Amino acid sequence: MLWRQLIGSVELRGILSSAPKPMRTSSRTVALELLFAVEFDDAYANLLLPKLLTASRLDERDSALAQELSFGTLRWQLFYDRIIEECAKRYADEIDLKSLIVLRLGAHQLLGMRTPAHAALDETVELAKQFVSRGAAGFVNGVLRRVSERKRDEWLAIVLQGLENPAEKLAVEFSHPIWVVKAMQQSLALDGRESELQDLLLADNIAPLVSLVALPGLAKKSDFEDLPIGPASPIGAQLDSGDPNNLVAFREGRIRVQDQGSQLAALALVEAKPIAENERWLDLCAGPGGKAALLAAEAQVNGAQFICNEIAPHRAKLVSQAIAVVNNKIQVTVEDGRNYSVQHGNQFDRILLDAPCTGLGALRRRPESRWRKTQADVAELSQLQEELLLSAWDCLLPGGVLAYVTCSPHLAETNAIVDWAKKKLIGLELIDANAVLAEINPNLHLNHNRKTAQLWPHIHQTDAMFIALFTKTSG
Ligand SMILES: C[S@@+](CC[C@H](N)C(=O)[O-])C[C@H]1O[C@@H](n2cnc3c(N)ncnc32)[C@H](O)[C@@H]1O
Repeated sequence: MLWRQLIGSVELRGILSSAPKPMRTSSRTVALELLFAVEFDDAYANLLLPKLLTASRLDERDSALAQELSFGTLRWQLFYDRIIEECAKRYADEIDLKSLIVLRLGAHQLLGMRTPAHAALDETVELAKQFVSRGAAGFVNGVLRRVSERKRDEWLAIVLQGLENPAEKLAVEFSHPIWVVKAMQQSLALDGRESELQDLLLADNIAPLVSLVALPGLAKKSDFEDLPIGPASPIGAQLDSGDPNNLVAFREGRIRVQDQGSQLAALALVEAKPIAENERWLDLCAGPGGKAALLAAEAQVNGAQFICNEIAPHRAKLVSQAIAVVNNKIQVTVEDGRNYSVQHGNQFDRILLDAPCTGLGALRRRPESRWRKTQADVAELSQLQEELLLSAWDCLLPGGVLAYVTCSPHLAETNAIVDWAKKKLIGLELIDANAVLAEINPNLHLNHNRKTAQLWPHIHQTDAMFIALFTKTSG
């Protein structure tokens, strides 16, 4: 199967051996290939799908359909599993995994898309026959027929019956792990936004528009000619539809695909205080280089020297590629950021620490990630975040600015790290990140009762980025 070649997969537990004659490549076969790869090979859906689509040669419409089929199925997995359990009269983990994946795909067509029931049933049963077994096809047919007997709302009422715990109800209704629902709730509460929990969970289940950034100093005014600027970043725009590859400026690297929360995070570091002559800037955890490209452009415009670092060699290469169009002389070091201050202590005026995190703020774009992360990851990552922050702090010159950024709103990765830093790091002062962001875009709805900034998909149409800005008052 195509995706195995594409991702150089290892032995696949015989997963596809039962396919007698390959089906014609269609949106559904591509979607199923992706779902199998995510489940059995830990593939990242957002990275593998473009490769599968290129290889499949589906046209634009069918490609969009393949994306909706696969990403929607992944996002709504928990909700569909509860419905499938009702119809199959057994728990999801008692169903053969390949059949379960095909059933989820069928349920999404029946309940999450406007696919006519007969097409959803026939095509999904055929997939089961081809990619699982004849026996599985009979089972899939029986279960999906039952699924098709009720509308989504009716199923929702049924699967919520008997659930007392409000967080569990939301977990099922909006298809998120319960611990993620609780983490989002706590973080929203800090901004007095508890009542927006459902809006946030729903936003996680809606595919974001393609967000673009115009690199300062490189992009021309005409590059965004037909696109309205914003909504969150003054150098961003969104594509309603279509492929950014159709834009010359994109092909030439002047505009890039980048979430606007990420743009704001990089801009906040640049705008936190006036730029002096010959500043030195560092991006400590730069891979794959999205924010590094923007910072490289800003450094170029402002006469600053810029260095990137990344621990993973293959991601360091991506950083080099991302910044090459801006300035191919920028140094990219490959070091453990936790030890960076040993060689580079007291050297930088501005540092971005875009820390490795759970990524719970980017669930819209990474549809499977909510099922992969665990609470144990949070504990491990927050330890790493503290260690990186300690090292970054030692790299910072007195008077310098450090942006601590996560693509997660989980309080253990955000405010708890800031509280730790306030106690631990000598000479640390918080710069009001919301005031800085308001200067960048006065129309952002920010919480000015706090000094750290939390962006939200349902409000800002960005990933849920967290931004804290520190300055060092003494050596
Ligand atoms: C959130 S990502 C950075 C995203 C990047 N700023 C961008 O906008 O494209 C975090 C990066 O930190 C890297 N990383 C993890 N542990 C690290 C360490 N100890 N030192 C340096 N980099 C590390 C990861 O490999 C990952 O590429």
